[in-house]
Amino acid sequence: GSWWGGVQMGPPDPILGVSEAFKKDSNPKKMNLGVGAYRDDQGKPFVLSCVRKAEALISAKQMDKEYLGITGLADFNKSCAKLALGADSEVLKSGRNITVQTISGTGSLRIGANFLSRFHGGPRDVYLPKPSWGNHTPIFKDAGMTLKAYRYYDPATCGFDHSGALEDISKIPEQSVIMLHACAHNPTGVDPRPEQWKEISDLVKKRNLLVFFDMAYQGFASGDIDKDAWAVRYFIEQGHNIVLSQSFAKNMGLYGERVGGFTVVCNDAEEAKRVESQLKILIRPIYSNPPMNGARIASTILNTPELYSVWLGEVHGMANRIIKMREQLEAGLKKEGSTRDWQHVIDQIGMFCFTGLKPEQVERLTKEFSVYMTKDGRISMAGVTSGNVGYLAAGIHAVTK
Ligand SMILES: Cc1ncc(COP(=O)(O)O)c(CN[C@](O)(C(=O)O)[C@@H](O)C(=O)O)c1O
Repeated sequence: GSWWGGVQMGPPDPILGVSEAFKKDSNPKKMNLGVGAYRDDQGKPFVLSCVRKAEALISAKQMDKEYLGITGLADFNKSCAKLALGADSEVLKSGRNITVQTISGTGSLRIGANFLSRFHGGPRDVYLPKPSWGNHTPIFKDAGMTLKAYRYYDPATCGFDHSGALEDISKIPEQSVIMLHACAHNPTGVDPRPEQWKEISDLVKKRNLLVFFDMAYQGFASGDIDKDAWAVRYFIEQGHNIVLSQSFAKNMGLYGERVGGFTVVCNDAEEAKRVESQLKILIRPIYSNPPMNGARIASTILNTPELYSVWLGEVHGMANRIIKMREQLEAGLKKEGSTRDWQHVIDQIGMFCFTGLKPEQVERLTKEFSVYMTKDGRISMAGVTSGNVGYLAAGIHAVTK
């Protein structure tokens, strides 16, 4: 028989599979609110002008195509860490972080998961918020870690379950790993307020937990780079030696260029050197060294003052368009005569709105209105435009009245 007769047909990815179904739908009014990829108000993918300008600068240099080092483009790594930690970061000044270029955020999370699996001396349990980004689970599971959860989202309020989170975190065994979304929580769009972050930090310190921050949306949530990194910087100031994954997929629109970084905050520069040496040993047999193109684009933007300020304006603009769509969707639902409370559509932040729709309502919205979204009721607000927000409001009202 065949080598692979035993290979079963697996299910489509819960998020990426939505786009596949969307493409097959012939309804001209169809809407893809599945994958978290930004679209402009004409519903078109958006390449930032600072990216195009950086590409022109790079191609003019006629650089070679030699291998990067295992840890990637050094200038990118430095500016990636500086963007997250802040220019005046004590960690950067003392050189006690190690930051390596990764294959976007997913690659960063996976390198991080493999590093924890190999070197973390504590329990193998990684506590994810409930719910979390779907891909977190297989990333850590395939790296040999076990997944646990702490309460995070409150379906009753469509908001943050602060007391539930604190209660669960207070029971997490010491030295376990806790995953925190730095901003724009996926899939709920619900972020702790600063004073709630402070309580979480105190409790995490008391429980002596290892913090894994996932920051895939810096600047894309509020439109402000520093505001979106506030929790990461606060935890570090409070003495947490965190590990951090970053992605430039959304905030620079570098989705397919796969640009990301993985940072370990160590006790001192000597420890950072030891960690770096083991990260290189871990990465070398996986993909040896990362692709240069996307990292050169991101590094050029971050290190060329006029491109950096263009970028700040463009990421602010993307965040603003999403915020406007939230307001128009909530207003549209009111106009449709919905008597439900849709305040959470406005209160939530970042790429996603956790609508609160039940799976059967999601099913109807897809069948009757060709609106595609994930079964958990998450919609990517980036797929909403001033041209289709009214249609979306009518559809949501029809399935929720
Ligand atoms: C919290 C979080 N962390 C990491 C990533 C990884 O992103 P990348 O590897 O492209 O840098 C995503 C992207 N999640 C999605 O936006 C989403 O949830 O739709 C989408 O890109 C995905 O791959 O699922 C994310 O939402």
